[in-house]
Amino acid sequence: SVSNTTWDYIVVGGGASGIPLADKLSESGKTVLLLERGFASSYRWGGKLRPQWLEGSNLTRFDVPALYQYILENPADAAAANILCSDYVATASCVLGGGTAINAGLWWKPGSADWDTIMPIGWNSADMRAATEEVFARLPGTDIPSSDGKLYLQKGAEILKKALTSAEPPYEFQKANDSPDAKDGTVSNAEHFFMHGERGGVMETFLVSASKRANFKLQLETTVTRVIRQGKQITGVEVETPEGSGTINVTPNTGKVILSAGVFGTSKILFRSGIGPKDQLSLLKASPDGVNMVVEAEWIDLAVGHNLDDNPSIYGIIIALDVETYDYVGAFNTPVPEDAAKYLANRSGPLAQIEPPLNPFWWDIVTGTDGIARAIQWSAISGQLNDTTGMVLTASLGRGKTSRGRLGLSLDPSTPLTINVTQVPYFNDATGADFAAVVSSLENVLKIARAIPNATIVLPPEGQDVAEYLRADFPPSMALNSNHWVGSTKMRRRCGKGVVVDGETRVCGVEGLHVVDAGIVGGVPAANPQAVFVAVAVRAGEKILKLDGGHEW
Ligand SMILES: Cc1cc2nc3c(=O)[nH]c(=O)nc-3n(C[C@H](O)[C@H](O)[C@H](O)COP(=O)(O)OP(=O)(O)OC[C@H]3O[C@@H](n4cnc5c(N)ncnc54)[C@H](O)[C@@H]3O)c2cc1C
Repeated sequence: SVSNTTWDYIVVGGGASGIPLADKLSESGKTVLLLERGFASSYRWGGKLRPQWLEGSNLTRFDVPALYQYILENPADAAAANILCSDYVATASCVLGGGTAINAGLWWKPGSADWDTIMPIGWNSADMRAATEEVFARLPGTDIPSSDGKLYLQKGAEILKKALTSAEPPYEFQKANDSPDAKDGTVSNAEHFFMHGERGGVMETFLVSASKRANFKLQLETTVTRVIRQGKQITGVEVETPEGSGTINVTPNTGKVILSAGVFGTSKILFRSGIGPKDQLSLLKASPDGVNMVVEAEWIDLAVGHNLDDNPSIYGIIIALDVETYDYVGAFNTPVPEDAAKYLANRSGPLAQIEPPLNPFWWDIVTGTDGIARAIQWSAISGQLNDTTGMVLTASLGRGKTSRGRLGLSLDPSTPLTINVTQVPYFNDATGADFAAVVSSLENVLKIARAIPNATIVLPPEGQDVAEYLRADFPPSMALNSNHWVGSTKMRRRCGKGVVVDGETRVCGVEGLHVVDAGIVGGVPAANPQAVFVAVAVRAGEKILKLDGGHEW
């Protein structure tokens, strides 16, 4: 054992879900160990990675919103620095904070229809109200990230907002988090979880409160390889640390392990623990990693990896237009001196914002021939376009989409154990209504874009049918992914065919094992999803404590 202490709760993964969950569990006074495979990201937690110009400040590359884009533009660099998880085909962060350490910070309050569409009984809007309000009271977010109260580089956004609000029928301008249910024919500025001009998020709120409790411990650079069980009873986790490998145990009989390692990380741990579909477990058994697996008689056959969902993002409309440009990628190492000074002095200016100005956001609902209402989120970035300037308008199909995919192990035996997307969850629904919804919304927005004065439509090509254009230029593939993976550990009120966890987040057929992360959310919401995961984690924490008789909520 690498630790003689036993724990009431071991939470695996310090990301969007694991941090608020660990905080909630630790409120009870029970002992909570949060294990995170990565290193400290934010300066507050001991993070060190930063470009020269941040030396001497209390900031790392993760804390400055504008530096987010650099990671995406230089994925090889980010992987080499062990920021991105090297063992998934998808982009995900393997440092403290998980996705929240590196993402765009978009922070949308979920609407009732989100809960009622994508979550099972027991997790619908009425059930989720208190948790959602608690999360937004602690982490309200902002639509003006810069501390001086100004938005920067908004020329394109203003032109587009004007076009949308004067279209026929007009989109209504709203602050989206003031009316989370109104995501149909509405336009908003981006809402972020940023705080006081820095990244903020769950690391600056829930992790701070958890860390003040003596019964809570955060342990970094500790990878959980598998859960250990005697038959169906979980006894602890097997870990790898820089000092070596070993086990950490839960309190005998009553202690629990909760997997919050994200869609890819949790599935990998489950597979390695002999929990998953037989085809995947057999593949694993045949791989070099298989020597450590439990014997086949102890495998637990669950549909881990099925029901995978994510938004297909279509960078479908490109407009040449006179807008400002800003070199956010160059700003990583050599920011504009006045902007760096402004940011360092009082966290204001363009470096408090993310990447090319990302505004506005707007939503359409399209009801398909199958009678299902599908939400399409649009966003726009402005900046340099080859030899001119302009805007890229992106459509992202969300709540209501019915296409689903699957994740599984990489079939290539020569590579390390990699979690792959074996079927992408895009445009494979039987009726074709997912695709038709995007076509319809794109036709509508294209009409609006065409009416913008002094704008030239670069894409779609003049005269080409929109459906043909989308089919040819955006075929279903990983290139459409939005990094919003959900659904791979399907939750239903009761265990049964296709179900991985029950409505109390317990892994079916196992004692003392839960999953609480994006994997238990059944589909993508109308907007970027992370606030859903944080609220689900808070609610899950309450449910787990209640099961253990610790608290009545
Ligand atoms: C580039 C990018 C941009 C995004 N932008 C946005 C956005 O603006 N708004 C939004 O709503 N969503 C955004 N997302 C999505 C959002 O960040 C994720 O959906 C969310 O973080 C998922 O939450 P999670 O708790 O399931 O997993 P994660 O946040 O990924 O957390 C999982 C944690 O578990 C750790 N872990 C994994 N395996 C192990 C193991 N074996 N042992 C120990 N620890 C382990 C990981 O290191 C990680 O810290 C973005 C994602 C990416 C990648």
